[in-house]
Amino acid sequence: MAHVLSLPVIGQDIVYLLSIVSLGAVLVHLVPYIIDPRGLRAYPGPFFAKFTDVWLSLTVFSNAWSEAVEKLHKKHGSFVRIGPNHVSIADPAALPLVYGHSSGALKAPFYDAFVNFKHASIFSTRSRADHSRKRRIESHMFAPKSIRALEGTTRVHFGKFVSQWDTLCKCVEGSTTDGMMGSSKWTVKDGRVWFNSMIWFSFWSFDTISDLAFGSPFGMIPAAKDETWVAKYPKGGVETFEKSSFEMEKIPVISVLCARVEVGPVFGFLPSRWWPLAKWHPRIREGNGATAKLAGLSIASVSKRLENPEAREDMLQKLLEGRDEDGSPMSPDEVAAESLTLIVAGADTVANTSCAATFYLGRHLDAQAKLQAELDEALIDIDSDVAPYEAVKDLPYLDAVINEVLRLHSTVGAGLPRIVPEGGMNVLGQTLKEGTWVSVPIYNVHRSTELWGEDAGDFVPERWINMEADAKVGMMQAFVPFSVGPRACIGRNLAIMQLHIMIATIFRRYSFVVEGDGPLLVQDSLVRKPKECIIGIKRRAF
Ligand code: HEM
Repeated sequence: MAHVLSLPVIGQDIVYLLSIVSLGAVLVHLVPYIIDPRGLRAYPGPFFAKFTDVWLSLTVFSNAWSEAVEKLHKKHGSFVRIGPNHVSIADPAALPLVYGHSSGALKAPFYDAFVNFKHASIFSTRSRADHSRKRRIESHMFAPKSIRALEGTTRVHFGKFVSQWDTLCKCVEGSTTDGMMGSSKWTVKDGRVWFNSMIWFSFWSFDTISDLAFGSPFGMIPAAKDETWVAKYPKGGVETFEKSSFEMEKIPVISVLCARVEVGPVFGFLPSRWWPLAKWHPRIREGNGATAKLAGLSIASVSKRLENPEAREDMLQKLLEGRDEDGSPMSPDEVAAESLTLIVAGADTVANTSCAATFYLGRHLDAQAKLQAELDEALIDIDSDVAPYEAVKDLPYLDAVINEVLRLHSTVGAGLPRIVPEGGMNVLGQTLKEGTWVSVPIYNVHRSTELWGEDAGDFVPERWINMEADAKVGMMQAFVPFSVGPRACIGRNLAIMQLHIMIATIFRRYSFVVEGDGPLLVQDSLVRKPKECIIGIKRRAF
């Protein structure tokens, strides 16, 4: 104390100020904990999570979201407090209660962090009425019949994809043992060509979805490069799509999207008073900068498409033709928001799942051989480099492989936060009060040993074939890669078609092995994105 008193007056002021700020910060977190307005004190969880959402935000920032929550549930059981006002429930019986049509729980303010335009998108809107309106306009784009009509367009990109991989396979015959194809580094070893498959699945899925949504692909497969032209996002939102009103720039769209996807959930949980501090971190700054770049991507793609009067009936056309109940069309800003969502939600998820499939099948050569035997038989009379969907859509082992990859990898593995509605909610005997955030972590539910057995953490496609009828009911209820209820994935039919064609095509054509024996390292955020997956491939004789 004597030391403080001896400070110059200005120094004392700073000490007092810091003491008051520290006291204030402690009280802001301590008082709600003591008052406990929602009765959450009894739930176990990490110490800091009881006082502040910074704990969850930092967990997400350190790329450990799904796995960290899984560890907590293993330690504490089904109910864990992962924020001062957030309860995670690792029990499949909670899924319909939290996400189902009659749940009444809406998306939590977490989703505000994913709004890129003045308008929220079908994914980020929290309003029930706004969501129903958008879903009504967009649902026919994704109906099974509409999706089947898109197969012809998607086949072009599968064709370009295998043509590039065929070229890579020919490197084995040359005298050079390493090189680059665009930005993809390859090496030759043990009669195979080795490269990172993740970037190739991204090139393919971005080209496909941009072609489906905007009538022209970004052109990443032929260039083997993560690069496309975007508009510089105009301050104040999008009023028009006239190309002449925008300045254009070239960006690595996959990396930009990755940076954005990484910071979105961090801000989704971080209390706003921490935002100015968080923005000093280089990764956060990069992710924030990505928001405007992605918005520019959507604007550029829409304006390019609108310049083409001959364009075929694509998804964008359906968005432009969509009308409210009073007959009004979507504004340019809203169309831009929806088109960007199609790209963000539709490209990365399918690419990540395809990459995970090559990882697991490249590791489990017995499963790969079974799949190849099934594909050889089913495609024996097909004279095409790309498997037709009709020929592969009902193959039992292929279905089992796809389900097992979706289960084990859990492309979206996080607990998607919802808010308990007015009147509260009773979940498995626990009463949660109105306003509490609640989530059911998909990754946990997909790996529960009670449901899936002791080998829940292993890749076993046979579990989908040898299922007992009783066990099947429970397993299907706990299998939710696309979530459930009114906010479940609208693109599921497209994703399933893409995955069937991709996995059938490449596993018929090539033999795969995966480098090393470590696990698949992922950026474990809202989407679980493999960081890289080095594979060695060679052409099969068939
Ligand atoms: C393997 C691939 C995919 C997986 C695992 C997946 C998973 C999911 C999940 C779990 C949700 C719920 C998100 C939440 O509640 O926060 C979701 C929503 C959504 N997905 Fe997918 N998805 C995939 C592919 C696609 C594709 C191909 C598209 C479209 C081109 C798409 C478009 C959307 C949209 C627009 C939403 C928001 C729906 C709404 O709120 O009404 N997804 N997806």
